[in-house]
Amino acid sequence: MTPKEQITSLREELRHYNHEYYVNDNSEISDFEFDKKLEQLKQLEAAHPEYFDPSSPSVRVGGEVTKNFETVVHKYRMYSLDNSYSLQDLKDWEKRIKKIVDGPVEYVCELKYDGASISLRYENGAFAKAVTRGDGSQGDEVTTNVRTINSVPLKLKGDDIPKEFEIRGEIVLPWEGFNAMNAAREKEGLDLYRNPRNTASGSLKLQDSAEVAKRPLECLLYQLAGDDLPIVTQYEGLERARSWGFKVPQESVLAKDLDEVMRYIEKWDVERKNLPYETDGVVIKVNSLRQQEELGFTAKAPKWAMAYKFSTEQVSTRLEKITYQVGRTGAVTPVANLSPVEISGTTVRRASLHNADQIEKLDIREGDEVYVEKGGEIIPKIVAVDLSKRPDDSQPTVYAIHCPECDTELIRKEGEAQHFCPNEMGCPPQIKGRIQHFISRKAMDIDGIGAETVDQLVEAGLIATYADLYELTVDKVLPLERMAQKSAENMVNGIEASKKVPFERVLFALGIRYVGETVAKKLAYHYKSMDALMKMPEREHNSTDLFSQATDAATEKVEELNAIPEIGRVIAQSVCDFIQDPLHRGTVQRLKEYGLQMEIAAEQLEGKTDVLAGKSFVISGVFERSRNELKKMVEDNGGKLSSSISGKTDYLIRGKNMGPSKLEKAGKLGIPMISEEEFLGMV
Ligand SMILES: NC(=O)c1ccc[n+]([C@@H]2O[C@H](COP(=O)([O-])OP(=O)(O)OC[C@H]3O[C@@H](n4cnc5c(N)ncnc54)[C@H](O)[C@@H]3O)[C@@H](O)[C@H]2O)c1
Ligand SMILES: [Zn+2]
Repeated sequence: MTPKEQITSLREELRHYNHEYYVNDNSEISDFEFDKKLEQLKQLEAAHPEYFDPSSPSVRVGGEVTKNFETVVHKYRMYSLDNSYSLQDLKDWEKRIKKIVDGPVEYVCELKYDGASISLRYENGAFAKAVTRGDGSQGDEVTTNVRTINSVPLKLKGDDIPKEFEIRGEIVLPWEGFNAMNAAREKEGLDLYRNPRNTASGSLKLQDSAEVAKRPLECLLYQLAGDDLPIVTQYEGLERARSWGFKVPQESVLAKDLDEVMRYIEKWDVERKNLPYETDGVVIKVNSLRQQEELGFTAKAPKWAMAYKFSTEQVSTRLEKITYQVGRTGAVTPVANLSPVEISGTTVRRASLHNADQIEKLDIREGDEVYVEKGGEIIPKIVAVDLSKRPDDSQPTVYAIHCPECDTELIRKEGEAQHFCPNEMGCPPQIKGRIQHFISRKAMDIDGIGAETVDQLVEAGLIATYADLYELTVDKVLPLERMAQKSAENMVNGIEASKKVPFERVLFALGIRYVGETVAKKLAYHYKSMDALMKMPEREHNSTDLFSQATDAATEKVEELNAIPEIGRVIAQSVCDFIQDPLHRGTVQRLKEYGLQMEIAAEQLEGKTDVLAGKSFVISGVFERSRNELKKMVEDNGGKLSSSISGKTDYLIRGKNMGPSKLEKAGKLGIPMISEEEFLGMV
């Protein structure tokens, strides 16, 4: 490859990873590899300035705006940070600074929080807007979601508050909350979230702010931006922001020279392990705002700030064997079984290899000495192979051809990274997974059965599909190990009670690929009954060929589904595949005979749902609609109304001319305030 081709290909590759990372909250490669490639690109570009491109990932902030939210242009640009890895890098930076500014330079050292960048706008002391970093010049407006985060003050306190200003920070998901979310997912048999950063960033982009409110997010602030700020240094800025009620972490310090900066870095490289949230480094900023102004910005980052990245601990060990795991959807994940090794205080025996491409890219083979890293991810990963230690008789890895669970030949659809086991009905993890999904809280919510019981029931041959659950009796399950009379009764009662679960959740419980809660609800309300959904279009046929008649009908059904707002082609195809499959049709028929809800109930059609179940609302102020109308909507959708604000209030629906005492109380208690429109969005 010529240098030009290399540069072009690296730019393309990095743009792709950026898109995955910032828009889809997904990391296809480790940060370590990403940074290595970026560095490689920078070096090539430095050696070949003739190929300079102002849109190269080396000079631009990596994110983008999405179409799901309103796009907002930042009044003050949001930048990324340049990286340093050693004292020498910092000294070089200081040299560049001293060429531009006179006099002594003081620094503020802050921790670098690893989450999603956010800008909060305040007007007249009240929270007005929250916007993501996006591409740096414009971002996504996520106000409603951010409002649900308790540490975001809705009203500021204290004096000297500028009339209008912005404050920058990071939305993070502390470890404790992250682990709790994953524990809950594990119970429901769902895939685990990979790391707190991606989960925090993904949470901001949820369409349902009530869902965001359930997530234990925090907002840590570190930078004021505005035209007339009452401060002359960064450090003052932190103190002021704290006094106004923002959550500004206490760990920041002033350093009068780089030696002090290094001491701060060394201290936190060790102590960061005790912090409640993740940090991936330290940010060093020139303290004086006047000096900051003199220094200015590059296209990508301020010249007055520098990130110092902690190195992630890497150890080398032997890869004993590659095995394969099959998930509930049939997706196959290769797993590296390692010679046990200590990383950051835990013994690591296994690492994820993601997919066949990953193995091929790194040319990972059994018997290799590999470098393992445990960064922000819960599952450690292999970042490189030590080729110098590769045994002479080493053989390239041949990816599994058959399912390790049921021996069916694996398939890989075009454009997909993952292999799949197509034996949906006969592959044990898929059987168990589908049943676990069926009984999970958001689906049929069957009390009295846990993941282990499902395993037991399947292994004992008592059930093979979720429809079989409805044939279970106390007598049948009692012989199972550790099954007491009481728990057997609970189980059977729970199954019986699930027959009342509304149609949209039954539809979700069926486990049709790509049909999540929201899509299930859309389909349920659109078709109103399972029969209508399953009905294949009838048409007049010239052809007597039954096969082509069937494919014609399927094509038409996909069109029909695709025409429903927000139902894309992939979903439409998947639904059509499901309802055409005789096996699935049979199962659905059985469920219907057992008495499950297969149509929208009359009261649901009158606008009654349970989307607000468990939520308590206070309505205050003047609205477009009458208050009674709003109240009825809360109740019709399963919410509770209360006349006064308390710690138990989940939302305050805020109208015009609302009384100041209620406002203050809600602000103090950190109760999310939503507008009439935002409320309508929830129902
Ligand atoms: N694995 C992948 O596919 C992939 C893809 C793209 C980016 N990345 C990773 O993302 C990083 C690049 O992301 P980036 O452009 O967001 O830059 P960055 O994370 O290196 O640093 C800039 C950001 O740091 C944050 N920050 C945290 N604490 C701060 C503080 N006290 N003061 C100021 N800012 C603070 C801000 O949000 C700021 O935007 C790299 O480490 C890269 O490895 C990975
Ligand atoms: Zn299988």
